[in-house]
Amino acid sequence: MDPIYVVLAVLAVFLLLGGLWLYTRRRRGRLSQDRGTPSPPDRDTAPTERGQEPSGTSSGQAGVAPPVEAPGGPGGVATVEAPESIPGRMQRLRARLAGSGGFGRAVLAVLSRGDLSEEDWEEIEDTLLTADLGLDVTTALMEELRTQARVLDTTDPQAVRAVLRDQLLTLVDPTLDRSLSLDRPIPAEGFDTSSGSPAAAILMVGVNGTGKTTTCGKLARVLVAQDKTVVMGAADTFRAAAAEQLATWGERVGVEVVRSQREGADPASVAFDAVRRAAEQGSDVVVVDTAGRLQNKAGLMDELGKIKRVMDRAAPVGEVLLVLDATTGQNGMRQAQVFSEAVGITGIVLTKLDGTAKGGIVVTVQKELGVPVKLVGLGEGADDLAPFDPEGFVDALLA
Ligand SMILES: Nc1nc2c(ncn2[C@@H]2O[C@H](COP(=O)(O)OP(=O)(O)OP(=O)(O)O)[C@@H](O)[C@H]2O)c(=O)[nH]1
Repeated sequence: MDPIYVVLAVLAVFLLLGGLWLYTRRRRGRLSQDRGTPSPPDRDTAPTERGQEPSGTSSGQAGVAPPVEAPGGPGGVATVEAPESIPGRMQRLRARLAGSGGFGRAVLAVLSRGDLSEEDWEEIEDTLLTADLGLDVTTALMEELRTQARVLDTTDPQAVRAVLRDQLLTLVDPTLDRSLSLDRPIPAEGFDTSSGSPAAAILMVGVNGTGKTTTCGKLARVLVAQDKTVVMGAADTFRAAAAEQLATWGERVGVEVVRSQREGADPASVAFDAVRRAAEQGSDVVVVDTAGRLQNKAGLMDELGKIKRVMDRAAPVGEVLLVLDATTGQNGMRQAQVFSEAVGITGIVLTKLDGTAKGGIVVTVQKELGVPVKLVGLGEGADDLAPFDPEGFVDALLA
């Protein structure tokens, strides 16, 4: 055979085999895509899509459950929890408050006996005093109840309940403005706004162990659920673990935490860094945690005063929230007075109401300090903080 025909035949066989090989490769690729196996281009685009998810520090959308980049932790991925909605949270808290045994129920039980003896009235008085209503409030309330009992048929449980509910609600005072001041403030003169306008500032104060750090975390979570962007400042530099605790909250909630790496750093400077960071980020709110203990009380008050003054240099601090442990009763009241004189508080956060039947502290603290209870803590859980709702509170006391 002519050698040219041999070469052509060999070439034809090669071409045929090559074509067959290409056909099988393409077919296999299509099949694997149909079965959902990611093809190489899919893998390339995945990180870009993840990068477009809201970052924990800036968007903080309610209901965002998928893992996002851990704020402040380059490369670290934290799972940001989705906070409970405000109505759901309040309903659950109300049920818990009712479950912890309000003093109203005990008073109601005695009042409903009808034809009350002096002993019955004493029992009511004791209950009110034990509930931390204080002597003045208790005396006034007793007088009012005795008057009402004379005109009412106290064996009618509904009528008695209505009278007591009315009295308690008046004491708790539903007319007080309990909203948090979260409007963007007017920058202070001299504050450089070229890199951003200051955020609404919340300063958390109170003695150690009352729940300040926990409340900062829970509050950030509430704000995130309201679509606010938040930065937290760990100005409790007295206790190293406090900054760590706040950083953990930050990761859970998807909020950046500004802290000093140096133990015993100047808390006022950490607070100002947090304020500046929030301005740079264009955040809505900056929440600053402070220490509750120093070598002496005067030192602590000086420090808190300085923190507030330094924060005011960016814009006036909108809220100074005093965190009070509801279980500490009258002792807590004395502490409250000292803080109030040092930093001028704008609202009270009453924590650990779940662990006490002494709800009367709400009335006493408002009366003594002249500022409303704005938030209540009813447990150690992340969603156990809610706006204080006077009607819900009184109903829970009587439930
Ligand atoms: N039962 C209950 N426990 C609470 C509540 N709020 C805070 N706690 C707990 O109280 C303890 C103290 O809370 P922290 O937030 O560390 O208190 P702190 O005021 O920051 O303390 P210092 O940093 O020492 O000043 C923690 O175990 C919290 O879980 C609440 O509403 N109910």
